[in-house]
Amino acid sequence: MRLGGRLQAAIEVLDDIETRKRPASDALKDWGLSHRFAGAGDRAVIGNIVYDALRRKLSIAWRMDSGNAHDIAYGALLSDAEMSAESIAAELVDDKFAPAPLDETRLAAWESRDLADAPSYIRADVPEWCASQLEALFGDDWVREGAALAARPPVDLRVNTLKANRAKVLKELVRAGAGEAPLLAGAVRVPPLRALGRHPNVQAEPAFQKGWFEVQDLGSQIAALVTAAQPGLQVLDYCAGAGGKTLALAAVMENRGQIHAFDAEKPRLAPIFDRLKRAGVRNTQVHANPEDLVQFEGQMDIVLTDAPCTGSGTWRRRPDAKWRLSPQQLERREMEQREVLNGAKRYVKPGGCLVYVTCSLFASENNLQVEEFLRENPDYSGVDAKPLWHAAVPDAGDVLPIFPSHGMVLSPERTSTDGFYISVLQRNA
Ligand SMILES: C[S@@+](CC[C@H](N)C(=O)[O-])C[C@H]1O[C@@H](n2cnc3c(N)ncnc32)[C@H](O)[C@@H]1O
Repeated sequence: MRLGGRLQAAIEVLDDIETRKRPASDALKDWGLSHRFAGAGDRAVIGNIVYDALRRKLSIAWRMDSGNAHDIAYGALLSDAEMSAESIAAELVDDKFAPAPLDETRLAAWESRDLADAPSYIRADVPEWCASQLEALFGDDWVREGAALAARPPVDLRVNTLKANRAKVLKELVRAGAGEAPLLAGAVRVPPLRALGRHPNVQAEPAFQKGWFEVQDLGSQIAALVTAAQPGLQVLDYCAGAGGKTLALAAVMENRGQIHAFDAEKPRLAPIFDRLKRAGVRNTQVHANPEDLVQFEGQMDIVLTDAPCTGSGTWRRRPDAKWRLSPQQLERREMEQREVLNGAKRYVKPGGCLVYVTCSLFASENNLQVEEFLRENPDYSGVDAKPLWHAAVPDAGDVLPIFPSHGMVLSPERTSTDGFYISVLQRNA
């Protein structure tokens, strides 16, 4: 397919997402199924245009003075795809599958409008109702933080130290564009795509099949380190899901001590068994039944609660979720977070720690949630987050997360990670 056909496909997918309010991945998959002639390269470019357009939906629409799928898809080519109006026009000449060209008035708007004049939520590319949440966490920096959430993300890999080291993984993945990640001495990063490029499918690599690495954002890797899990400890991963953090904990614990991985939704645990096997993890028991946990009450050195959340910290990777999120969903997530914290606290031993993590950048899911927990649970105290950061990320140099009233906030802008909140609460001895 030439660029015209790919652009037309992206417009159709964007239309489908908008009209049926469905996830981008579903709409792209359906398009692929009904256009089987399209190759992997075509799908990658179509996906890039769709995701770029969704990440910057408001700012592109504002500059174009139009928010329809056709115009924001063109806007995506003009921004993240680094094309000029002339180069797009030249590529579309004689392409019978190309969409209608961009209207002159749209192009004139694009060229004359300055985003600096737009309202702040548009510059931040976030739903207007979310502005106050980001402002509560980031203060005056919130627009920059929002805008950074609208940029293309890298692909981060956690080297599985149970089986490999960074040099070994890099040797295998150098052709895929992998290099050393910032912040963590052991981590690997494939930088964000440029223009109409395509990310390698690192999970198809033999090194992945051998369990040498996992795809895991640097922020998530740091969250596992901030728990201060050590070989020999007893750890409960209370919201283990597919096991991303469980695997990271097992590696820092060098397969010694014991991890109990639990999730209230049994089907979510399904992928964990193969992942544990591939990674060579031997110190983890998986529990799908809450009654299994009774024996651990008051026994755990560390209880990790990687709580359900809006995922606002991962909007770079799932920009469609940004526009589907509603205040009602946020309220539901906050309720679930309270349930998780109150369910998990009973397993912490005196002197042990409850670690609360979200991949959200909303104050009400993060430090405000912790403030409420500490008010209601005087047997817990918040642990100062700064020393925890320095201990977990000793090579961070000047890079610092935000330290709100409790815990720490990682973000694309501050720490070049996804957005994460991590807070350690100690049960009084
Ligand atoms: C953010 S996800 C976990 C991701 C996982 N830790 C990882 O690193 O791959 C949150 C998980 O919390 C689980 N969950 C929600 N409510 C829960 C509860 N009350 N008790 C335990 N788990 C719960 C969800 O089923 C979901 O799998």
